[in-house]
Amino acid sequence: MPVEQQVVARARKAFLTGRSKALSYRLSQLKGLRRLITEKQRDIADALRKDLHKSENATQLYEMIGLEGEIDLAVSHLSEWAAPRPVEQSLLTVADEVYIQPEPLGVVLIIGAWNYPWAVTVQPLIGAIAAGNAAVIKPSEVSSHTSKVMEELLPLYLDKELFPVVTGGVVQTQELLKQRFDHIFYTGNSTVGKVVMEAAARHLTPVTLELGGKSPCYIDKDCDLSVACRRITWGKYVNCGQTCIAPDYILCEPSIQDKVVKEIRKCIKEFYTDDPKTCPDYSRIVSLRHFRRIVALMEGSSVAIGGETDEAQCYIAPTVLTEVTSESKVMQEEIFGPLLPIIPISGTDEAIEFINKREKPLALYVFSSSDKMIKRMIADTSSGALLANDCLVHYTLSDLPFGGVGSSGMGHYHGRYTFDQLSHLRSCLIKKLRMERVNQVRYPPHTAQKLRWARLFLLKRVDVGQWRRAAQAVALVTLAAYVVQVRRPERFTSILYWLGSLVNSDLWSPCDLR
Ligand SMILES: NC(=O)c1ccc[n+]([C@@H]2O[C@H](COP(=O)([O-])OP(=O)(O)OC[C@H]3O[C@@H](n4cnc5c(N)ncnc54)[C@H](O)[C@@H]3O)[C@@H](O)[C@H]2O)c1
Ligand SMILES: CCCCCCCC=O
Repeated sequence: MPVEQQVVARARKAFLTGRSKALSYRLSQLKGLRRLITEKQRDIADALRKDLHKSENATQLYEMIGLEGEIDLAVSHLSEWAAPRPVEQSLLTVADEVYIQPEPLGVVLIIGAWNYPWAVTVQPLIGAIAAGNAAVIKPSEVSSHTSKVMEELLPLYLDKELFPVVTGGVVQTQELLKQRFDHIFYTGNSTVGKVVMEAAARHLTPVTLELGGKSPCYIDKDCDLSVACRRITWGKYVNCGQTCIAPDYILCEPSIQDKVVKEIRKCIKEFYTDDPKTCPDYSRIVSLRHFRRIVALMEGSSVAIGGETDEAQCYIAPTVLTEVTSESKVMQEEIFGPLLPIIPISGTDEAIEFINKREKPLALYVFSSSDKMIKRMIADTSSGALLANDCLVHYTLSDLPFGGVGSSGMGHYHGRYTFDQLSHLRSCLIKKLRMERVNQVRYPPHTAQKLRWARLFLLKRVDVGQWRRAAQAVALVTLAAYVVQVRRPERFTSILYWLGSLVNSDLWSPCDLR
C-alpha cells in the first residue's frame, strides 16, 4: 500500500475516534499551532530565506502576523462559530426547534503553493482544525526548505495522526489525489487546479480552488499619481512579484504614462535602493524554471525601468515595460514575477471593456479620486475582489471572504469563511409529536380551505428569536410593575401604559407576506 494511502487511512481512523470534534480539543490544537509560530520563528524564517531570499521581517509581516491573527480569531470565536445558528421560520414550524448545526466534514486535503508557503498552507489548516476536521497537509515541493521545516515541526505541536504532513512532488500529490477526501483545498495555478478538480470529481469531493491569473490595475488620470504609484510599486514588487494578487499590468491613458513611469522609478529606488540586487528586502525568483519563463516574457516589449537579470541568483530587477499590446508575450499569461507592463487605453470605457474581455481576475485595482468612477468599476466588472486606491490589503482582513471567481478560483476563506467552507452546515428541525391538528392543512384531501390556511402558515415568516426576546422583555416589565405596585402604587399606571405600548409595538406584528 503506498505511503500516501496509509497516511490518509490513519487520518480517517483518527477522525473516526471523534476526538477532533470536541471544542476543547480543537482549541488545544490551535494553541499548539500558535506556539509553533512563536517558538520556531527562526527556523521558519531561515527556510524562507533559502527558498525565496525573504528577510526575517518580511516573513513576519507578510506571513506570520496574519496567521497569528487568524488563530487568535478562531480561538476567541470558536464557540460562537460552532454553535447552532437559529433561523427565521414559517408559522408552520413556529413551535419547532429549527437551526443550522455546523459539523466537521471529515478528512480534508490541503495542497499548498510555494510563494507564501506558510500563509497559503497553514491558513486553511486553521479553519480545518477549528471546524473539527482531520487534515492531510501537502506543502509545495518548490519551496523545499519550508516544506522540510513543516514536515519536521508540525508533528511536534499537533496531533500527528489527525494532521499529517506529506512531502514530495507531483507523484506524491497525484497518489494523494487518488484517495477519498471529504474536501480538497488547493492553492496554485489553474492548470493543476483542473487536475485537482478532475480527481475530486471521481469521489464527488467538494473543492476550494485558490487560483491566480492576471489582476489588472487601472489608473484614472484624475488621481494623485505619486501616492497611487507608491502603493502599486509596493504591491507589485513585494516577494519579487510572486504574489497571487499582485497587480499584473497597468491600464492608463497615454497622457499620464511618463509620469507613472517616473513615479514608479522613484519608489523602486526608495524601497530597494539604487541596487535592488544587494537590498535584503528584495526577493528572488523561486526556481530556474520560473526565472527563464519570466525573462522570456519581456521579449517584444520596451524596458522603461530595470530589465537586468542574473540567472545564477535567479535575480530579475524590478522592471516596467512599455509599448505593450494585448498581443505582447507578457500579456498571454499571469506574470508572477517583477515585470509591470503598462498598456495605454483611451479612458474608463476602454479599461472596462479590456477587463471584461478577459478571464475574471482574482483582484482588480482601481486608482481614482472619483467615487463615481470607482462605483462604476464595481458595477460594470467582476473579480474575486476589488480594491480602490490600494493593493493587496484586502488579504489582511479576516472578515472579507478571500477567493476568486470564474478562472481565478472557487470557494473562499479567511476567518469564519474558512470555518464555514470546511464545515457542513447541517439543517436541523426538531418537532414534537403533539399538536397534530396544525398538520391537517398538509394532509389529503387537499381542499380549498386547507390551501388558504397552508398559504398563511407557509408564507408568514416569523423571527422566533425576536418573539422570545419580546416575551422576556414583557416578563421583566411585568415583574418590575408588580414590585412598583407594591412599593410605589402612584407610578403603577404609567408603567402599565408603557407595557401596553410595548405589546402593540412592531415586535409583535408578524413579518411581511412574501
Ligand atoms: N488564490 C490564492 O490564494 C493563491 C495563493 C498563492 C498562489 N496562487 C497561485 O498559484 C500559482 C503559483 O503556484 P504554483 O502553481 O506554481 O505552485 P506549485 O507549483 O507549488 O503547485 C501547487 C501545488 O500543486 C502540486 N502540483 C503541481 N503539479 C501538480 C500535478 N501535475 N498534479 C498534482 N499536483 C501538482 C504541487 O505539489 C504543489 O503542492 C499562481 O498562479 C498564483 O497566482 C494563488
Ligand atoms: C499583505 C500581503 C499578503 C499577500 C499574501 C498573498 C497570498 C497569495 O499569494
